[in-house]
Order: sequence, then structure tokens, then C-alpha cells
Amino acid sequence: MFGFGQLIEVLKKSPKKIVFTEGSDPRILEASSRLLASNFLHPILVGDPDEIEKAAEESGFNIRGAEIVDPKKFDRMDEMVDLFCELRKSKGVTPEQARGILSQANYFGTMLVKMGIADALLGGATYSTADTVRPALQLIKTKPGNSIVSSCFILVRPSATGENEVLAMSDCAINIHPTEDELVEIAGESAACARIFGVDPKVAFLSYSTLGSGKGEDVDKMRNAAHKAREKYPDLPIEGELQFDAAVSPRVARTKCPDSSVAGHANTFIFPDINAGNIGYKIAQRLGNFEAYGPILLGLNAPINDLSRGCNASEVYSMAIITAALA
Ligand SMILES: CC(C)(COP(=O)(O)OP(=O)(O)OC[C@H]1O[C@@H](n2cnc3c(N)ncnc32)[C@H](O)[C@@H]1OP(=O)(O)O)[C@@H](O)C(=O)NCCC(=O)NCCS
Ligand SMILES: CC(=O)OP(=O)(O)O
Repeated sequence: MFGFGQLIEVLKKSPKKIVFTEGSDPRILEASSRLLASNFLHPILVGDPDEIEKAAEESGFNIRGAEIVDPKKFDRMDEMVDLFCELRKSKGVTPEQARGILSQANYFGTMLVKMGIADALLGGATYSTADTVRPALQLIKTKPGNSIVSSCFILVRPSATGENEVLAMSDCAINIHPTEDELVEIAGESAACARIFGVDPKVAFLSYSTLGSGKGEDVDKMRNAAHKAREKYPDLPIEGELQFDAAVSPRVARTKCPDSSVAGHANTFIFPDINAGNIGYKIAQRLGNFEAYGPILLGLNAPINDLSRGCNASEVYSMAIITAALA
């Protein structure tokens, strides 16, 4: 069963540095002060030191000991500019353009990871997901063997048995209209992510149709993706296409698809597109009493994660631990 204690133990054995791109945000400052009080994860705050210290003082958080890095005064900026130009040479980026781009905290922070100055990055408390993730897509790129970066939310809710109920939902944040093959990759990556959080994955490819009850291109897409995923991951329990009720309710599953061993017991949900996924996870979070951790980026070649702009300090703290522990 998943607990943050296990991730913290991982970090205690191998402490890491995590860069926060929104160094003066009060939620980042609160999470950083909690991290500084322990010694398993060291925050690097990007921004103007005066502004950050003033914000910390005003919000009453002790960030003594935090590293603050100001892109305007960074002593390795020439080296960073050269590396950036090299990485983006196919786009013909000039050093002057690179300097402008690297004055932005999202690009600067990503380059701190690329240069090995930080082990991990967490952003998105005020930056949109697109602005948090784009520098990583451009500079860090996908892991060898992956064709896309995607994402997964881990949803956690205490249950009546006393054990946490843990679910995975994907892709709620990155790929807007994933293809069948991309959905297959998302399912494999999400199942692997779910396992890290103690889930024995049972994967449902979601739709408005259950095994042919409805018709349409989107139904075909999810059915075909489920079929391809079963071929690619023969040991993974996979069903699709399924409506959400058939995926999670044993009673509904007995009526709609009695022969499926996944239906009624699914815990890893693959949505047809980002509209469904983003709306779906936020309903679970805001109306279903689930804590939502993510989006956890999958398939990216370094530990960089995004936050929802609606996050609180406790979610920042948890996501920082998740991000660094998965490094
Ligand atoms: C992720 C996202 C920002 C990328 O869009 P974009 O920046 O317009 O993408 P582009 O097509 O210009 O590609 C930029 C780079 O990222 C790469 N890229 C884009 N999507 C990618 C993906 N899913 N996986 C890996 N690389 C990707 C491109 O190959 C390109 O690389 P290059 O510049 O080296 O050639 C976009 O898909 C998006 O906005 N997604 C939804 C985000 C969102 O609003 N989520 C809801 C809230 S969580
Ligand atoms: C993940 C997500 O939906 O992010 P935001 O709320 O910042 O758009």
C-alpha cells in the first residue's frame, strides 16, 4: 500500500535538489519551508532574491537555507546559453534569442535540470501546464523507447476499510487528441506509474459505450486501442471500450459485460482525450473527496512535473516528494 513515508525513505537514502520555477509564490514558500525543516529534499527557488525573501517574510515562512537562483545574475549563463543553442540548433536559435528565452523561469529552471544543477523540477503553480511542459518537451525530450510524453494523476481517498483507495487516471493533462497507438503507450506507462503507488493495475479504456453498446468513431478508437494494448501487454488486465460505471461498479458490470474480469474492478483509467480526462479527474478531486497528485509526467527523460494552478501548499509538498523520489 502506497504511503509518502516510503518515498521519503527513498529520498533520505539519496537526498535530491528540486527547482521550483515560481520561487516567490506563497504555496511554494510554504512547501519549501517544510522541506527545509527536513533534510531529504533541498529546494532551489528561481527568482529575484529580494522579492522571494520579502514574500517569505510577508507570508511568515522560514526559507533560511534555500538556494535562490536569479536568472539575471546567474554566473553560468554563458554556458547555459551555449547549451541551449546547441539543443535548439535545428530551430536556428541565436544566442541573443536564447538569452531572452532563458530569462523566463520556466526555461531557466528546465536548463538547471539539463545541466545537472538540479535533480528535478516542479512548476505550474502559476504557469499554465503548456508553459510548464513545453520547455521540457523541447529540451529534455522523451525517454529512449518512448514516442510521447503523457501524464497520469494518482487519486487517493481513505476508504471505509481504513486502507486508502488509489486510482490512476490518464492522460488528463498533455495529449489533446491521442491516437490509438498513443493511447496504448499511455496505458502501459500509466500501469507502470500505478504500480509505483501500490496499485495492481486493471486498465479500462473509457468511452460512452460498453463493448459495442454504442456506435461512433470514438468508440472504435477506444475498442481498437484496448485490443492493441492487450496484444502489446499480454500480462496486463485490460478491458475496453467501457463506460465508467461498467468499469468501476461490479453490479453494473454484471449487467453490461458479465464476462469481463476487469469491468467492475478497474483502477487505471484511460480517457479518450484530454477533455474527458481533465474534467474527469477534477470531478473526482472536487466532488469525490479524492486527493489528486499530478499531473505526473510519463515518458519524459528527466523528473519534471507540473502542478494544477488550483493546488495548495500541501499538494506542492507532496508533488515535490513524488517528483524527486521518482528521479
Ligand atoms: C503539451 C503542449 C503544450 C505542446 O504543445 P505545443 O507547445 O504547441 O507543441 P508543439 O507542437 O509546438 O511542440 C513543441 C515541442 O514539443 C514536442 N511535443 C509536443 N507534444 C509532445 C508530446 N506529447 N510528447 C513529446 N513531445 C511533444 C514537439 O515535438 C516539439 O518539439 P521541437 O520544438 O523540438 O520540435 C500541448 O499539447 C498542450 O497545450 N496540451 C494541453 C495542455 C493543457 O492545457 N492541459 C490542461 C491542464 S493540465
Ligand atoms: C492539471 C491541470 O488541470 O492544471 P491547471 O488546473 O493548472 O490547468
